[in-house]
Amino acid sequence: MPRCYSFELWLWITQIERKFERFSREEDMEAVAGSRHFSTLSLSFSHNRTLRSSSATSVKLSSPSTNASLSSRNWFAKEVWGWVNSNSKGVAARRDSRGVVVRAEMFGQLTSGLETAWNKLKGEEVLSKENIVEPMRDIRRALLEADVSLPVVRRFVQSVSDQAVGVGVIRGVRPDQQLVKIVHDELVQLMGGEVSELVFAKSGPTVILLAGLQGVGKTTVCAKLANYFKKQGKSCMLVAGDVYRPAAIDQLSILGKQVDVPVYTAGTDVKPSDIAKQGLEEAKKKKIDVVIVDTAGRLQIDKTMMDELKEVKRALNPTEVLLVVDAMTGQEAAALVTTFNLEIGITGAILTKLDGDSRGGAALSVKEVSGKPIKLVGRGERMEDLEPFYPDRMAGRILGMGDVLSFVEKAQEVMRKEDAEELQKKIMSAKFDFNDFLKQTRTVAKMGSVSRVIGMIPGMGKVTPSQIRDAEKNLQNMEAMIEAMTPEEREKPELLAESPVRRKRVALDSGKTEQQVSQLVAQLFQMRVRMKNLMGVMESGSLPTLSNLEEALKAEEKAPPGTARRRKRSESRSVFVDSTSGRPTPRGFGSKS
Ligand SMILES: Nc1nc2c(ncn2[C@@H]2O[C@H](COP(=O)(O)OP(=O)(O)OP(=O)(O)O)[C@@H](O)[C@H]2O)c(=O)[nH]1
Repeated sequence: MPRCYSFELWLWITQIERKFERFSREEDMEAVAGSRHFSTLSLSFSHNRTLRSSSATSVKLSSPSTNASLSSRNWFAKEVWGWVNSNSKGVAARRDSRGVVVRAEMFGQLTSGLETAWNKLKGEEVLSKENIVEPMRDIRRALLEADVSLPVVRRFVQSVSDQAVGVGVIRGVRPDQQLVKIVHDELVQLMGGEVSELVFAKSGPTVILLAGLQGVGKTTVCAKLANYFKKQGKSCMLVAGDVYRPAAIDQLSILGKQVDVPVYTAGTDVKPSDIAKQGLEEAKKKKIDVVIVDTAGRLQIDKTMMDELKEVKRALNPTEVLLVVDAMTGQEAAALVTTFNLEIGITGAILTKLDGDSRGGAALSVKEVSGKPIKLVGRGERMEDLEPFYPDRMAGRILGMGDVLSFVEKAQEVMRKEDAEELQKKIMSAKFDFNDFLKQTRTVAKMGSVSRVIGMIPGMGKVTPSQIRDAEKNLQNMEAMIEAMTPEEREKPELLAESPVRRKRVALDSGKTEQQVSQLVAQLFQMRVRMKNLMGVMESGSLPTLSNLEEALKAEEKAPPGTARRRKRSESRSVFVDSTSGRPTPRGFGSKS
């Protein structure tokens, strides 16, 4: 992984954020994101990279009624699309040792399965009953392999086929793109269409009762939810109602401390329904806005569990009853939601572990099978890793388009505007130092794991899991070396560039080699030049691409052993001359230290 990876990411985030800021009203942004216009543009990118000039045609075709009022929004969509377009070099996949297609993205197998379907339509003039037979077979296969339930697949395929045959010729839009669009819209419908918001009580505390089988992530979700509400300015209280696993009470108390919300516990000798009642009373006294009640899980559904849940539900009269299900269980999750709904009556589901090796069956089947919406999704073990379930964004991800909106929202959560502006000044004057480097690396890290951040970026499917692991390791190594530098060295990287003794000391203190330290220093100077150039491009109004990141990844993979060092040395020398313009090149840097 190129060492400047997170820096480029940072710059890209900053720039995208600024584009968003220009839409002063939030509704504007949502309108852009939600407009068919945007989705057509997004759809176009991965399937026709030469469509850039004809994008306006497809906009008109897809949103005739809104076209006139969208001029400023069009600009935004075009900007994003331009970026997306320049980064998309087709949906990437690699094969593992058994020849199985592997991707870095979520639902990778489903995405490549669907791509096989579009590819069958390349060269066709129009969608017809005959030429969609094969692609529809591929779509069916892809969905079944993703563990979507059979009746759902049948209905889906039928509906897509009907629409595909009736669509006719649309000027400027190829048949494969038309099919992608139909599948996209159908996927959105399948997953519930609109985002299903959590309901809040009109008076008194909002009570959320969580249920689910053992190990699905209930206790973790309790704390994640509290964290989520806290960010919205609501006060929360957790109630430990799992009396069968004493460790669950401790776990909830620890997580409660972590997110800084009170936890009501009454040990394991009190009935769960009584604990729930007492907890609710306590919350009312403290004027808490949201009470979240954890309950016991079982390995499988049994009568005792259901009876107990019914009792707790009666005692609480909750605003929301949410079933927590594990995305890895595929269509089984949908069956569970149905059963729990019939037995106790639920208001929706929370799908956890979407960051794992989920094939997509759960996300695609829950609403259609049970009639109950997925309200939130968990994408990791950290407290921040819980977000609303947006069917359209999920469809975008399944089709390999990334999820720009979630990416920007995450960035906005972790980034301080002043920091970004300060950093930009430093970049423009080629003055950013190791402190800035550390700061921005940590900011990007706050958005989630590297794989998660990359998964949200369209066209980044080329980055394989092993490259991501390498990147994470590299970032750790860099942090260790920077931490071993003195404050003065961090501020003035020239000191290290000029002194082999200093580099040797940093290497010793950080447990890395002198060569690694030299490389890091060289990279900082390289970055100064590259980032300054990049800022120049961005100032002129266009968004930077991350394609050079992918190129660098490929180059690094292909470089024969022993060449990297030599290449880096010569690069670092030339970079020094550029970046320090006027200042003498530090002698001996990169040579024997
Ligand atoms: N990767 C990932 N792990 C998760 C997610 N949510 C929960 N986990 C992990 O799943 C494991 C089980 O989570 P718990 O919250 O203890 O599950 P539970 O449903 O309360 O389990 P019981 O109390 O035994 O019923 C923990 O290691 C969590 O960190 C998620 O969204 N992604």
